[in-house]
Amino acid sequence: MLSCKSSRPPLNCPKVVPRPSAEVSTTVCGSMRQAAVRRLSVLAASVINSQIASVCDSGVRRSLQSYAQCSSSPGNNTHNAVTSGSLTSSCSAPYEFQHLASFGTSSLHRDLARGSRAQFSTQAVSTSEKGANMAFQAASEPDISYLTQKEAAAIDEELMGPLGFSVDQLMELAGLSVACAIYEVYRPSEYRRVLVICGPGNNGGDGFVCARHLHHFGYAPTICYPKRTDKPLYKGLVTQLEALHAPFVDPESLSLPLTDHYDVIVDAMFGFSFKGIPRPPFDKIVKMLSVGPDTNPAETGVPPTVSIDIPSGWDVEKGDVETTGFHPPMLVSLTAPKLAAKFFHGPHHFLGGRFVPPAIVEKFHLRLPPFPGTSQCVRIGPAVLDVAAMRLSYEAGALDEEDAAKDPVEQFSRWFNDAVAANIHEPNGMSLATVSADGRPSNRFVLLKGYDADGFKWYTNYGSRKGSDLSETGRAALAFWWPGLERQVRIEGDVEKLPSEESDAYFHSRPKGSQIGAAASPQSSVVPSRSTLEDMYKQLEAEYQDKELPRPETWGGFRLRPQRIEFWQGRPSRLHDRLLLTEWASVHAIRWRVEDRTFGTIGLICAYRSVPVTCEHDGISLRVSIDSHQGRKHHVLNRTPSIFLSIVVLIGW
Ligand SMILES: NC(=O)C1=CN([C@@H]2O[C@H](COP(=O)(O)OP(=O)(O)OC[C@H]3O[C@@H](n4cnc5c(N)ncnc54)[C@H](OP(=O)(O)O)[C@@H]3O)[C@@H](O)[C@H]2O)[C@@H](O)CC1
Ligand SMILES: [K+]
Repeated sequence: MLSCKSSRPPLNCPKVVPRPSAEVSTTVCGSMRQAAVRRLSVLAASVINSQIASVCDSGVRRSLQSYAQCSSSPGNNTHNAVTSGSLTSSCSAPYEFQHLASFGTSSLHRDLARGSRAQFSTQAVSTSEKGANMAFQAASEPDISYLTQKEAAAIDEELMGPLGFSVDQLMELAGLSVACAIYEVYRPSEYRRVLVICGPGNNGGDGFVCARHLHHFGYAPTICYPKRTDKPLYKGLVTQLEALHAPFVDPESLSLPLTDHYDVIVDAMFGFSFKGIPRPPFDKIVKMLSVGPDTNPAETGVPPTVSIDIPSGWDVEKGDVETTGFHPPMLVSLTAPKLAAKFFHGPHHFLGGRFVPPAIVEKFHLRLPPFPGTSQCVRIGPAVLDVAAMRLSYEAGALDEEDAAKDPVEQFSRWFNDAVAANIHEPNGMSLATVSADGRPSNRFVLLKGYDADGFKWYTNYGSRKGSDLSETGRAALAFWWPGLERQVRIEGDVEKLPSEESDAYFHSRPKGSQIGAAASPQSSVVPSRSTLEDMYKQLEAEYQDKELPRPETWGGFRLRPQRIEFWQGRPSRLHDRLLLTEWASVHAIRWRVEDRTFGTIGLICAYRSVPVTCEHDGISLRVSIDSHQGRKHHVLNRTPSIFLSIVVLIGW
């Protein structure tokens, strides 16, 4: 029996949909797989931590931990190197274990592999949840310092005094970081209506700035500002929000259930200057919001609340000493967490305010986690790993056969350019799946280095595992994942080595350091130590200081000539768009045809279950008409008889 007991359920409990019987076998496999995946992820976290600890100094360790924690892009090489290395080391059979040293070209990978070897025996016996969870906590909790109320005020003065910052400048960055953190947890697709409650001080100012950015991120903010001030900075912030048509509401108009009008609340009432107990009208508001972090908004009528810097009403150093009972699920600490944050046990704790200069860090002995990339916020405190609850609604676009290019390479080119324009991290990162002659598949990320009508190219060490797989079988599959665009491209085909002139040309276009690295690195073989590699590097560097380094014969390019290309665009409710193009040879030329233009299987089942579907077939093609919320859509599927039959069976189910 399904129930609606999640901590953040939709406002109206959805109708219980019976699980399709056709999914039974998948579900059984799924639960086994989930259990395995759960073990894999906790073990991986444990190994990441210990491996990193064993090979890196503390600075690198912190960066890597934070990077592994914060990065979700499959194209992110460091993340993948660390994660994939750990997964294999902790969970695979000894056969896999022997191949640990083959993870990558960099020496760091080798060191990690060596670390995992030492780790393996320990891991093999410590698979209990407890041990794994402890390991995960250790990996997640950065070494961080907390501020007293006095220190927080002193930093404020220092920043806006000798260090030359203005209050509006800091407030802008602080408010932006809060909006960014909210976007990480509560996406506008589900949490669009935001109530921002602003107090009389700078914490309230952060709330206004946050509300403005939330508007531009796709939310609909409403402001409650009970105690106005005439200061020009605040008047300007109010005017800016009025110009965006953000409604302002009186505190008296707020009543339970707040969930009728709002999906998330931002508490910007008081920050680090708060003292005593909240005075009217804030006392009633704090009382109204006083629910625990794990309560169900549908039951309490209180949407999840995000507190800026400190949960309002809490003592800045001692936490909820007045027992307000206000325990929000999310806190965004600014500059550095205040002592009260030690008493915050909600699932989402972030640090924002990416403006702290080294002078402040030194003077106040701050220990802060690094912000990843260009991010304005960083998660601190252990992340909540409810993997089963991790899902996004895909709403970035649609893929219509009519709009797609007839030539798949042209279509790939369009999407690749979109990925570049969308600033996707390493848009040319692609997973390369190979299989050995005895049928063992393996997968890793590499960089696409060119594509045209003849195929997709990359370069590697011919002696690596992928290199030998490709030489043995001549087949591979590529997959690109562009998260911001919610798009995936899968390409399958035959693989051949590039002509040596082409590999030469690319090799010599690389930076000299990379050339030497390729020549010095005997990939997929165990090296005695890092210094062996470094010595080899130095030797080659000296030898070829003034002359061209010849391309090693063991290094070069591959080209995959595509036979099947599938373009996948995520859509809401898992009714994804897929366009599969397969190659067929006519008398005159290789041509491409649309093989399939349909939803994913589950999507088709859902479509069948929830909306009218009609089918007509003539033995060659199947015309499926589906009423979706965007109108009636027709899909023509050209199939081989067996697949065609299974689709008819599926529709008839
Ligand atoms: N680097 C930084 O440091 C940065 C800090 N920033 C932000 O500034 C925040 C600190 O701002 P802040 O100093 O203006 O004080 P804040 O906490 O907003 O409230 C003070 C107001 O609350 C009131 N009040 C107090 N007690 C009360 C009670 N019991 N009951 C009712 N009211 C009470 C008091 O009113 P009064 O007593 O004057 O009537 C006063 O007006 C900080 O937390 C962070 O968010 C960022 O913007 C930029 C970078
Ligand atoms: K607050």
